[in-house]
Amino acid sequence: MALPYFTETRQGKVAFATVIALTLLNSGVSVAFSYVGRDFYSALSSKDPEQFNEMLLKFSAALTLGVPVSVFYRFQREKLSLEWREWMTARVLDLYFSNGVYYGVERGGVVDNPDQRIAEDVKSFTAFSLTLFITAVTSVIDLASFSAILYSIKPSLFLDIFAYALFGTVSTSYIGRRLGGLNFSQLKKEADFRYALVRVRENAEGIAFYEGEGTEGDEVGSRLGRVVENTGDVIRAQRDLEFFTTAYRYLIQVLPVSAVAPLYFAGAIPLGVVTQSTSAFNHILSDLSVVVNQFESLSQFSAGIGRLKEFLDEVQRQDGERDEGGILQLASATAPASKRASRPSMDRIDLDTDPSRLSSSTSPSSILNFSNVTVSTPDLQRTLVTSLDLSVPPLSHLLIVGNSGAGKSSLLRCIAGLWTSGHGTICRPPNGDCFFLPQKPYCPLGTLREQVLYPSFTNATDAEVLDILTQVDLSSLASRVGSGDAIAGLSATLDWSNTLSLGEQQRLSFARLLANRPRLAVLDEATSALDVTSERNMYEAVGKVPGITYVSVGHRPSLVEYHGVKLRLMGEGGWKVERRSEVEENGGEWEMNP
Ligand SMILES: Nc1ncnc2c1ncn2[C@@H]1O[C@H](COP(=O)(O)OP(=O)(O)OP(=O)(O)O)[C@@H](O)[C@H]1O
Repeated sequence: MALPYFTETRQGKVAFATVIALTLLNSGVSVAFSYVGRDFYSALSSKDPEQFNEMLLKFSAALTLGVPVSVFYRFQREKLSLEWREWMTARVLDLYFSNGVYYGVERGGVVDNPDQRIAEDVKSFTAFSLTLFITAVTSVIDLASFSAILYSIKPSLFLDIFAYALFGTVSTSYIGRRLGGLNFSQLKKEADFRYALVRVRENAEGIAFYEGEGTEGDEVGSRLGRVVENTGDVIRAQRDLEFFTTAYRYLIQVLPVSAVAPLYFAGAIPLGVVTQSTSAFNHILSDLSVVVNQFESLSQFSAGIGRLKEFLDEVQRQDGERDEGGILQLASATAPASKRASRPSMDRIDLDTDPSRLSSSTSPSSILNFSNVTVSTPDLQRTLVTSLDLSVPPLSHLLIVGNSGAGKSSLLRCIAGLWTSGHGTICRPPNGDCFFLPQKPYCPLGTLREQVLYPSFTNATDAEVLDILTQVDLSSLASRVGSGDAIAGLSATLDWSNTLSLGEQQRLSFARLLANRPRLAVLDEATSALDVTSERNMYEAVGKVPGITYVSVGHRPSLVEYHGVKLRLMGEGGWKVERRSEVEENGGEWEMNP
C-alpha cells in the first residue's frame, strides 16, 4: 500500500529523499549536542570559567545550525505525510468511483463504513507509516552513533542495555496483546456511531414527521454505548500495559547513572561523561524499545491497516475490470481517456458468466434489445423475469408496468449494468448516450447550475440553463434562490434535497435529462410526485430531444399514452409485451390495464 506513491510520482521520490537527508542531518545534530553538553558539564564540574565560556559559544553555534535543521526536519515530514495522504486518498477515490465499485461495495455489505476507511484510515496510514519508517531509520543511525559513545565509556553497559530492551519488548507485546483487536473494533464502533448521526441529519424531516426522535435517540445512544464499552476495554488494557511501561521508563533514569557511578566516584571519569553516558544510554534504549514506547500507537496503526486492506481487497473484488496487480493499481478502464479504446455505438451487457448461453446478435433497428434475459435478485432467492425477449425500435418508447415488487426497477438496474445476477444479453447505447432517472431523486452538492448539468457539467451558457429550467416549469426557481436575480440564482448553493419539494426535485431531474441529451432515457417512476399536467409537460419536453427514446416505469394510467410498447411484469418471472400499433390495428384501446 505504501510503495506506489514513491514509485509512481516524482514528487514522492523528491520529498522522501529530502526527508531522509534531513533525518541524517538531525541525527548529526543530536550527536553534536551530546558532545557539546558533555564538555559543558565537565567545564562546570572542573570550575574552569574560560572553558565554560568557550562551551557557551560552541553551544550557541550548535544552536544556530541545529535549530533550522530540526525545524525543517519536522516540517518536511509533515509535508510529505500530507502530500502522500492527498495522493493516496485521490487514488483510493479513483478506484472507488470506477466501474461502479462504490455501488457494489455498498450493496455487497462486506465492509462497513467505507467513508471512514477513506477519510480516516488512509490519513492515519500515511501519517503513521512515515513516522514508523523514520523512527526505524533514526533508531538505526542513533544506535550506531551512540553505541560507539557508550562502548567507549563502558563495554559491559552496552551489553546490558540489549538484554534490558529485549526484556521490555517481549513483556510489552505479551501484556498488550489484546489492544490490536480492541483498536480494530474501536474504529468500527466510532464509525457506526457517527453514521447514525449522519443518517439523522439526512433524514431529519422524515424523523420529525414520524416524531421518531425517541427511537433515533435510543439507536444513537446504544451505538454510543458500544463505543464507550469498547473504549473502556481499551483504557483498561492500556492501564495494565502502563504498569509495566511506566516502571520501565522510570528505571532508565537511574540505571545508566548507577552503572557508571563507581567510575565517577573513583575519579576515572568527569561528571560530563556521566551525563553523556546517560544520554547515550537513553538514546540507545529508546531505539531498541520502539515497540515498548509506541505499542499503543502501533496497535492502533495495525488496526487501521487491517481495515484499509480489507476495504481495498473488497474494492478490487468488486472491480470487474481491474487487472491483476497491486492493490492500488488502476485498471485500464480508469486510465486517462486518451488511452482508452474508442467507445462502441452499442453496449452489450451480459448477465451471465457462461458464454455458451449468451447471444451476441444485435439488431440495428433496435435501441434496446433483451435476448433471453432472466433476472434474479442478487441473493438468488427470487427470479423476477424469465427469458425475456424484446426489441425496442428507436423512438418507440417502452413502458414497464407491474405490481409493486414485480421487478421493474430491477430490470432497469440490469439495463444500467448495476445488477448482473441472472443470464442473457441486453444491448443498449453506451453509457454516455444513456441517462437514468432513479426512483429517489438525487440532488448533488453544488450550485443550481450544477444540479441542472449533473453529472457531466457540460459547457452551457446561463441562457441555455435558464431555458432548460423553463422547459421543466422551474423558470421561477433561479430568481427565487437568487433573491430576484436569475443569473445569480444559478450560482446559489443550497441543501437542495431538503429545500426543494419532491415534485421540484423530479422536475430538476428532467432538466438534467434535457441538458445531457441522451439517445436512451430510462425513467423510474420519475413523475410519481407530479400532477397529470406537469407529467404531460415533462414528457413533451423529453419528446423534443432529437433522436431520444425513453423507457419508463410507472403505475399511473396517464403514462401509457406517451409510449408505444408496454412490458408487463407478472411477478415470479412471467411477462407480456404489447405494442400500440398491434392493439390499435385490432381495434383495441391503448390503455394501462390489459
Ligand atoms: N439487493 C436486493 N437483494 C435482494 N432482493 C432485492 C434487492 N433489491 C430488491 N430486491 C427485491 O426484488 C424485488 C423487486 O424489486 P424492485 O425494486 O425491482 O420492484 P419494483 O417492481 O420496482 O417495485 P415498486 O413498484 O414497488 O418500485 C422486491 O421484492 C425487492 O424486495
